[in-house]
Amino acid sequence: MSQAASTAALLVLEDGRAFAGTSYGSTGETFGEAVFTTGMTGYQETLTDPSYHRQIVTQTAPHIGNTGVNDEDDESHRIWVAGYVVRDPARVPSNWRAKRTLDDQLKAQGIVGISGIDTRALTRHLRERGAMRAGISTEILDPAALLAKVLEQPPMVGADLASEVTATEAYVVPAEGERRFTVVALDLGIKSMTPKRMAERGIEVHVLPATATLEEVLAVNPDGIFMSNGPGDPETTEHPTTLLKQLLEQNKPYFGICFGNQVFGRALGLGTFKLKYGHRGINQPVLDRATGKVEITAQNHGFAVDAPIDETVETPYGTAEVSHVSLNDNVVEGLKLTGRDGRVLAFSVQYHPEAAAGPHDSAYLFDRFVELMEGRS
Ligand SMILES: NC(=O)CC[C@H](N)C(=O)O
Repeated sequence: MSQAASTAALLVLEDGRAFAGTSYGSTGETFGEAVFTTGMTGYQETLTDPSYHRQIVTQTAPHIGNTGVNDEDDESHRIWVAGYVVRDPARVPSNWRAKRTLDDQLKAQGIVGISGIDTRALTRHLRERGAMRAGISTEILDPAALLAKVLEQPPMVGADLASEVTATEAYVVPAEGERRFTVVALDLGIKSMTPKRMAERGIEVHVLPATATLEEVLAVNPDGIFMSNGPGDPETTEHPTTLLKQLLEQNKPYFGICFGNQVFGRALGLGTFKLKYGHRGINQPVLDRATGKVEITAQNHGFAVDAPIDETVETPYGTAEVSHVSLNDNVVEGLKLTGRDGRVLAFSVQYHPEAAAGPHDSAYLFDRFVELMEGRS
């Protein structure tokens, strides 16, 4: 593999902090919210997770690209990150499944990145100052000039992005083996592992665009409703929230992941807020408050539900409570709704039971969804 001549690149944060490095992936310029993820593995899944749309992602793991890119692990049909920051890209990838290098994949999809910068210093800066707007350029190498452009970019707060990543046409992921249940999954930025984990349990998954109407959802005659992960500020999710309220009113069992947890919170009348620098990685500890068990989870969120941890909340659909909390910072990591008939009707988690790469401690939640539908069919 020939070593291309290195091109200079510059990363500038909205508070003026600048890092000079080397171009990685495409040349050009890009803007987004600078965030960091601590996953030591799974970069291919990270890059193709639609929840990272409009974010410049820094990998804290220093060596990225070691296993190249394969044809199996993408979480969607393209790379979504707005930009990519890596300390030391692999020069020679090695894996039996690898089809191409990560550098080539980034180039093929026009993703602008930067390498050779001190990602520890960048991460510590983001932890202290919070996630913020940023830009990467191989064209503007003057920090003040690039900063001026960064300051013109829209912030993540108030960003309504689900419509930019959702499927435009409905599609069906068939159940593996015998079909036991039919679920409507509202695609707010769904990752391909999610319908797969449901299909493995005998669920036929009808993935519908984020704009699907109540009539379109009910036309599928679903046993349960699912809402996915996705990018942007949960306060902008007017349509999914209204839709979920209508479905809860009809006693439809519900399971939500990440953005789907935030939409659920909003449907229950709770607020959401932006975390300082979010949770992104694959070793985040979460307490299941019902069992006292600790799960190691994969996470990727910048916002959280604002709910009283030790109190229940009365809602028009029943009684809601916080089911899971983060052991790092007490952030709400799960919600549960007991319906008016005294049985669980709906639940959601802020983290990723479908995680790949990542720990599988919380895969039981898909079984819990099956049990919920069994109990109500
Ligand atoms: N992965 C997700 O669904 C993220 C949800 C939301 N965009 C957040 O950052 O909190």
